[in-house]
Amino acid sequence: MAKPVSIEVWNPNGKYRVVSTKSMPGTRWIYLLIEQDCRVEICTEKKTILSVEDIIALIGHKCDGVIGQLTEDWGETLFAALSRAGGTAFSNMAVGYNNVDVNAANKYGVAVGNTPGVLTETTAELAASLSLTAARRIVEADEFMRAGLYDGWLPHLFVGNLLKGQTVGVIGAGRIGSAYARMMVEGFKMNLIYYDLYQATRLEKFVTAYGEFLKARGEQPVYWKRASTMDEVLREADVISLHPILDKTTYHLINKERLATMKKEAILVNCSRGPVVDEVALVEHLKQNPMFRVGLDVFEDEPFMKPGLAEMKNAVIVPHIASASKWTREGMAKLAALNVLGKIKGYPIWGDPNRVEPFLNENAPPPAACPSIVNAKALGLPVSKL
Ligand SMILES: NC(=O)c1ccc[n+]([C@@H]2O[C@H](COP(=O)([O-])OP(=O)(O)OC[C@H]3O[C@@H](n4cnc5c(N)ncnc54)[C@H](O)[C@@H]3O)[C@@H](O)[C@H]2O)c1
Ligand SMILES: O=C(O)[C@H](O)CO
Repeated sequence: MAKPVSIEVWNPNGKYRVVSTKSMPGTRWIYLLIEQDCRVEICTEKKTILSVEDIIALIGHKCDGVIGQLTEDWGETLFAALSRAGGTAFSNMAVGYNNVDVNAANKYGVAVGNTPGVLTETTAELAASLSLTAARRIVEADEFMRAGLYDGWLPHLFVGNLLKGQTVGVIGAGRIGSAYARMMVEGFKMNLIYYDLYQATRLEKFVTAYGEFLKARGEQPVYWKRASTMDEVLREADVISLHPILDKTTYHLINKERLATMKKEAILVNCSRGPVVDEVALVEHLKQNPMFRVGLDVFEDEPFMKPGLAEMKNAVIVPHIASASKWTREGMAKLAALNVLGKIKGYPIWGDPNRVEPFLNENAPPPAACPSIVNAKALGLPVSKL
C-alpha cells in the first residue's frame, strides 16, 4: 500500500480530477482548468523527484489526467495505473519526452502531451550564454575576482576565444538548434555548419540572406553548410552545440572517439539531454585538453555529475535551467494543462504544434484544441480545423 502524498486542492467540487505532480509557475494554468470544471490537485511533497509509487498514490482510484515532469518515469506501470483510474490524458511539462514510454501510453489509450515552441528562444539563449561564457572564461574570471586574486591587468589574463568569423556547428537543427544557430550567426557573425537528418531550409535561407546583407554593407559575409555526417561538424566547427532529441540514435553521440576528432580549442555545449554525451569520456577529454571547454546544462545521470566534472575549470555547469525564463515556464505550464484539458474535453489536436501563441495569450480564451499530443496519430485523434 503506497503512502499518501501531500497535495493542495483547487476547486474541490470540479467534475474532472486533474493531478499535477509538481507546483508549476503562474496560476493561469490552474484557472484554465478550474474554469472548465476540473478539480486540480497539486502535489506539495518536498521531494524533488517523485517515485513511481508516489505518483501511483497521487493518481488514486479516479483521475482524468496528469501533468508530469521530465524527472518521472512514465512507463507501463504509471499508464496502467492512470488507465485503471479512468484517465486518458498525460502531459509532460517539457518538450522532450524521453522519460515517457509512448508505446505503453498507446497500449492504454492515453494521450501524451509535450510543450514545444514556447521554450525555443529561451533554451537557445541559454545555449548561446554557455557558448559565450565558455569562450570568454567568465566563470573562471568571476571566481578569480571573488577570491581577491586580481592585482592588475596582464596581457595573458583569462585569454579566451573570439567568436566572430569562426564556425558554429549545430547538431540537431530543429526548433532550438535553428534558433541558436541564428543567434550565433547574426549576433557574432559566425559561419554555420549543421547536421540533421532533415534539411533546415528556413535556417539556410536566413543565413544566405544575412550573408548577402553583410556583403552589401561591405562586410565579411557569413556562409552555411549542411554536413553530410556529424563527424564533419565535429572536425570543422569551433563551437558545437547539441540540440537533438534523446533516443537510441543519439545516445552517447559524443563519445571518446568523436571528442578526439574535435579541435583542441573547441567549445562544446549541451542543452539537449545528458546521455547524448558520454560524460566519463568528456571528463577525461577535459583533463587531457585544458584549452577545450564545455558548457553543460544537462548531465548523464541527473542530478549527479560524473566524478571529476565539478573540478574541471574548463567546464561551465548549470542545473538544467535552459528553459527557465518566467514567461516560458508559465507558458509551458499552460500548454501542459491545455493538453490534458483538451483530451478530457474531447477537443481535436492543434494542427501545428510549432504555432502555440494562441494558447499563451493571457487576454483571450485558448482555442478549443490540444496544443501538442505526440501520439495523436497512433491514437487516431482528430486534427483541429482552426
Ligand atoms: N536543457 C533544457 O532545458 C531543454 C529545453 C528544451 C529542450 N531540450 C531538449 O532539446 C531537444 C530538442 O528540442 P526541439 O524543440 O528543438 O526539438 P525538435 O524536434 O524541433 O529538434 C530536434 C532535432 O533533432 C534532429 N535529430 C533527431 N535525431 C537526430 C540524429 N540522430 N542526429 C542529428 N539530428 C537528429 C531532428 O531531426 C530535429 O530536427 C528536446 O527533445 C529536449 O530533449 C532541453
Ligand atoms: O525538454 C524540455 O522541455 C526541457 O528539458 C525542460 O524545459
